[in-house]
Amino acid sequence: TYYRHHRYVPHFYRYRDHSANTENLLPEVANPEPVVPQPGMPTYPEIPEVFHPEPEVFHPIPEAFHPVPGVVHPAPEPYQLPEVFQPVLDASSPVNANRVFYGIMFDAGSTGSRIHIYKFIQKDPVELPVLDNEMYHAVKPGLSAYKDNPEEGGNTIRQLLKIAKKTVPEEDWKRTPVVLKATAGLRLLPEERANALLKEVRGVFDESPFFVPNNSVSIMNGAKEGVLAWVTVNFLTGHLYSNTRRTVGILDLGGGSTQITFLPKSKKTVQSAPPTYIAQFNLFKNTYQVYTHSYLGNGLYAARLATLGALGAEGLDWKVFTSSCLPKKFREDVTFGGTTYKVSGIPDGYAGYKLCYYEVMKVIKGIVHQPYEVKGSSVFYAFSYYFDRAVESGLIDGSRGGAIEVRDFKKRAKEVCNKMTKYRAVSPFLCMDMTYITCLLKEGFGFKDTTVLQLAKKVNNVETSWALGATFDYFRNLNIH
Ligand SMILES: Nc1ccn([C@@H]2O[C@H](COP(=O)(O)OP(=O)(O)O)[C@@H](O)[C@H]2O)c(=O)n1
Repeated sequence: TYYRHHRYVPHFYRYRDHSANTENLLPEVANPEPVVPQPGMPTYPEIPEVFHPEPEVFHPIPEAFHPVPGVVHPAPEPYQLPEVFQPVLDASSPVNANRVFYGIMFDAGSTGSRIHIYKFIQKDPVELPVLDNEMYHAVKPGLSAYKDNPEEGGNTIRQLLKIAKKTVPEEDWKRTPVVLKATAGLRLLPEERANALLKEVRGVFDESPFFVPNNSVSIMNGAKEGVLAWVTVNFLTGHLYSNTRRTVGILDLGGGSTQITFLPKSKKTVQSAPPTYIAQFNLFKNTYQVYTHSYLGNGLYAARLATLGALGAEGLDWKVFTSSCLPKKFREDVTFGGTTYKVSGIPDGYAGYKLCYYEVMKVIKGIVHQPYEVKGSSVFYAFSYYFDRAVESGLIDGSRGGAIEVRDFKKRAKEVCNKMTKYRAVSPFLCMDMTYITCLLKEGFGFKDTTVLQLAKKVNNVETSWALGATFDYFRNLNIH
């Protein structure tokens, strides 16, 4: 059970100082798509134009910026949030005096389904709403594990919706939108299987008392997944409110896919990127042009299978897939996306970091594009399996997260692989996973050994996930293209 509950003390000011915009406010778009009203569509507090910060001038990317390879870059700031961001438990919440509205976002991931229930407060009709808190709960496995039994899959969503009924007051149910977005798990399924699952979920939503918008159940495309996670992290870290245009990049390692998104400082990054890797969107009166890509099949679980040569090997249930990344005497059945595979170490062969690196390299080399700029000094927030494996291998503390360098992953991967028996109890896959992460960061994206990664499961008590960005997208329409 993962319950997250926190409260921000809202801090209001009528005339917004551009540089002091440090609250968790619902971002605004410069040119929202006209909303086509649906019959019975609830209305949300109107956000008057006049109280938005002055639009920032979109500075063209400076031509002269060329990160110097080999320079030791200063460690990033610890990202202490300004005081108004600090969650404070407030028993005498002034909620009753305010207009409160909720948004329910389901993340149907390849390894689990999660519900995020966000509560926003509209203190005053002329103020921007504030994100008050998030309720979060997760179940395993993900929807794709029910590809042969969609009804059961629908039941997992029905169970999660019960939490929403307990969290959102009954009088708000009818105007609270419920949205589900599926990621790599469903992208990897044959279309008709994925559609059967989506249809089932839609049925569950329709029988619920919540507001079901058009297209409320869908598979999200990878580019959007990356952009929305970038929005979440930069919103929670306060970067969307500063006028410096300084932002942080994000690295998300899911079970089925992996995303990299950052705001390029160098024109060369944009020019040398495949055109589909550049996304433009409006947010909070700014236009952002980010580098983003989602690699389907390069999530951690899919990469395990690819390393073993088992990805997509349905019908080969007699076959045992082996790898030198696994302990020699290890043998087990593993299930991903509803398919079970027999895997084992190489009993009379070799195991260890070097051989393992060679194996995982095949899953990365020639697949992952190296953005020009990652050799520079950008700060990247890394979460999902980057975070989980850093905790499991002892690189960081699970309750606090922390900043590490790319070479720390490499050093620990070597240690884990060369002492497999010691780490076996943590996970027999730890060597493979750590080696894959090292290889993805270094050989895939091209990060330097000294690049600093800020590992975080939550930022300011809110899950680092695309789900918050997707909720903003729903309320405000980011207009990504
Ligand atoms: N809100 C969330 C969502 C995912 N995750 C983690 O993200 C990882 C896998 O993400 P996923 O199952 O959504 O994978 P994809 O479908 O994106 O490939 C797991 O380690 C989850 O625990 C998280 O920590 N918090």
